[in-house]
Amino acid sequence: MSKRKIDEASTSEEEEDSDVQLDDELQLRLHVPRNANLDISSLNTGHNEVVIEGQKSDLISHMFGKEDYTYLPLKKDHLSRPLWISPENGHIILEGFSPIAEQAQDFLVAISEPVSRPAHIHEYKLTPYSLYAAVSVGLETEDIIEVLNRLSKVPVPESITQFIRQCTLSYGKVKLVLKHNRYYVESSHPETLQMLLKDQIISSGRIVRDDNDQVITAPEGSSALLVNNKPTGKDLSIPGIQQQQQQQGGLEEDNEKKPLSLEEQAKKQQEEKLFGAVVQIDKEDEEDDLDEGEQVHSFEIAAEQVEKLKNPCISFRVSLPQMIDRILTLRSSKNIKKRCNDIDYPMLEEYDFRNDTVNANLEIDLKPTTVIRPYQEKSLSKMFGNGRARSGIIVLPCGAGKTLVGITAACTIKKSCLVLCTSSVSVMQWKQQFLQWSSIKENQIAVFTSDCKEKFSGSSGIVISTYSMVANKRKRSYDAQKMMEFLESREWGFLLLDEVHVVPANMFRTVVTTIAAHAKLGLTATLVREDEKIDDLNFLIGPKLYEANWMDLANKGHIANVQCAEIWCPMTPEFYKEYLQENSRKRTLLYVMNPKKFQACQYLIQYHETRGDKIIVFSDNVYALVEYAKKLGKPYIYGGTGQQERMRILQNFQYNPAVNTIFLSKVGDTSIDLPEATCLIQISSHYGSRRQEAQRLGRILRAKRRNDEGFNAFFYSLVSRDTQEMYYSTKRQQFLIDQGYAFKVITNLEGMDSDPNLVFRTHQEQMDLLKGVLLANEADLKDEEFGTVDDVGRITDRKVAAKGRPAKRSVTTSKTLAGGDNMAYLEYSRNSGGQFSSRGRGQAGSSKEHHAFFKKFLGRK
Ligand SMILES: Nc1ncnc2c1ncn2[C@@H]1O[C@H](COP(=O)(O)OP(=O)(O)OP(=O)(O)O)[C@@H](O)[C@H]1O
Repeated sequence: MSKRKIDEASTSEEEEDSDVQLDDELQLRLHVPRNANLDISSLNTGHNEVVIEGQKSDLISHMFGKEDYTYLPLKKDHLSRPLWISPENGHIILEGFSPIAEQAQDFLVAISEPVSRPAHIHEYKLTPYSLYAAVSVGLETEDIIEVLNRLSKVPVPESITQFIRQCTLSYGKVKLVLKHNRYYVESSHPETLQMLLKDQIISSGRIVRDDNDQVITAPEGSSALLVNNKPTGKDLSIPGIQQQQQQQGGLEEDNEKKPLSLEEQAKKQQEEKLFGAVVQIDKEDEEDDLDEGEQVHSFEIAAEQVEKLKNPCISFRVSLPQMIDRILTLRSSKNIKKRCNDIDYPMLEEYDFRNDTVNANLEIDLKPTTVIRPYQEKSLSKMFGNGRARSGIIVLPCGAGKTLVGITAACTIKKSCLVLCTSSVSVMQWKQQFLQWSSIKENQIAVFTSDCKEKFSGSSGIVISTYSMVANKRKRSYDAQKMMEFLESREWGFLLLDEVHVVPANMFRTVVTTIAAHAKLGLTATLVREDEKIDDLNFLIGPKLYEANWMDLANKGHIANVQCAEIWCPMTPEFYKEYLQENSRKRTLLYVMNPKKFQACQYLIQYHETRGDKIIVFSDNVYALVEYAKKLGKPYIYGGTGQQERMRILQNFQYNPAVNTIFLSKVGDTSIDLPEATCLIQISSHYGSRRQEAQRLGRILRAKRRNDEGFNAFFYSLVSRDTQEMYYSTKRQQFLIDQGYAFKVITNLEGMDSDPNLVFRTHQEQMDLLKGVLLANEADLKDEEFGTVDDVGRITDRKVAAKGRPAKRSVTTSKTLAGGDNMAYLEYSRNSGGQFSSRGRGQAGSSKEHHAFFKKFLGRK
């Protein structure tokens, strides 16, 4: 009988009897003298210790320390409930193997942040932002607590319910809505609006109209409210999608929605039944709710010119009186927004695009042949859940089709749309994808890059540009200036922001404050940054609306299954000796140029080429890139490779069966439209950047063969043993590990040593290589400086260096790596001290990461 069970026995609701008999096993485990007089009342009151009269007999609790949560009794039917919530820090542990895990996961993704989702046990955490996001997609405080309680094995701790209440009390209660071209502050809680109207700044921005719709000055402190009896609706459909379903008879044609076999149907029903039994969601009740609708109260604020964030003076066609009007308008709506933030009632922004009659409609729809996938639909339903467009961020894995999600959103809103991407290559890809998936006419879609400055014809259209073009503060060319005036002088129905995690916050701020857009959607695969800038995104764009699970999409064949491995290459004694003596830059080159790594790279290329794979080798260091590629006789592309040469190499890689491997520098990360590959090898990478690692993995996730029986894509990182590179490698992998990828550590590529074709086999060759490395000049030692700033990597490194916590690995062996025979490998395991945990988790227990509430709570404890 475990200690938890003891507590359960002693604290279950039915059995509040303190006269509990301890059986022999229990006596033994507690080391309690049989005749000892036990006071177990402490178990019921949340104390962790079993107190024995006159002495503290606590031979187990010390093992759990602060983590002894036995004061939370297990529910009787805990086996069918899949989660547990830590009262200390709001982390939620979910049994990934539970029959209702999928449904529970949907709920958890809506209310919390996924921390780690490997195969069997998932970890989430409740944060103020995640709860803000939950409220913004329409979840109510009590519903969140109720469903958590039903899913939880133990009663939801009081600290957590308090936290949820505190975070959701004011969030999401107030919306800023553009309706019929007027701005309204809207809420279904009249008392909240009354409270806001008592605020002088807010009430001074209010507009009150008479019966003839003429503005009369708002009386100071007035609390008269407009009552809008029309339900804001809980129209759960996405307009664009509904249309498409009608056109095509639903989404069933998608390969995931193949008719289910009888067995599968029965299983699904069983799961739904079980979920229903646990969560007790009564569908009929839900429908009742929908029909009933809710009463929405609102008051109008000054915004007749429908002008929010942009600088009213920039526009060149505005007359002086208009400009003054705009300035006043802007000031009041900005003031009100800011004021609401200041008093902890942040306004959610929603765009009632169907009632916007000022901005011209854009003729755009999805093509009848376009079928969006279920997870794409799900993510969009979070954006358009109530028939308006909510601003926020959608997180989908690389290669999962974020572009189509953005395009579908644009087709739903049907207003002018500005798309911002990270590079001019992406700009061209977006344009091509708009033309491929939607009915947009070519003359309605324009691009704005350094090479091309187009405007669309007519009153509405799409412009695709880069962040740097729009946020550029330096002097612009005449054409660029005119184009900026065009962008800034008009109102955009929709601002689509690609790769939002990459953009520095100040650039972002410039963009969102100079472009007037009603709805903003950020897209990303990796919402990871180790600076505070992720938090900025919440308020600059909106909350995270949806985050998909990588493993789920891989299991359903939407992205490829990937085998990840880290190959440990021993340094030769000569290289290692130099490594220990040299400065840090040269050290980097030494561990990248290690002859054993060279050989491993060659061996893997040979191995995968014979399997019919297409291989990309990544090296951030250009010196190494060129040396490797030349020595192994493979084509390579780096920043200095001309456009024609790039195209020639990429075309060959794609279509020529004789060219199966290419070497790429950092340019491959963002600035090249890469053809499909099935195997990726990294020989040098950007320090500890988790984002770069995930992005590179993304290159092979879209492999077309992904649905072939037993198909795997391969992702290798080659690291030189006992060097700093191992440390960075571990750090880089953390994001992917948290998505459920298992990195195998291969210490020995069997058969490699006996391969007579390997390069640098002789001592002399190795010494010549070393000589070359030692003679390399300063420029050769640097990674290629290219493309967007990778602040994730840089900041990671700083923090990592400061912390200096080494990763631990434990050894196991196995014969094959998913078809790769003759390889011996090790596997990572998390050690008990949590040393191999992510930064987030690693610090989870420290007060540093605690929300103010938890700090308070912990302090009290
Ligand atoms: N619903 C769909 N039906 C068919 N193909 C799709 C669908 N959604 C996406 N794809 C295809 O999947 C591939 C990946 O899409 P896309 O480039 O938009 O992914 P992404 O999420 O933007 O990836 P990355 O983050 O790497 O840029 C593309 O070839 C795209 O055409």
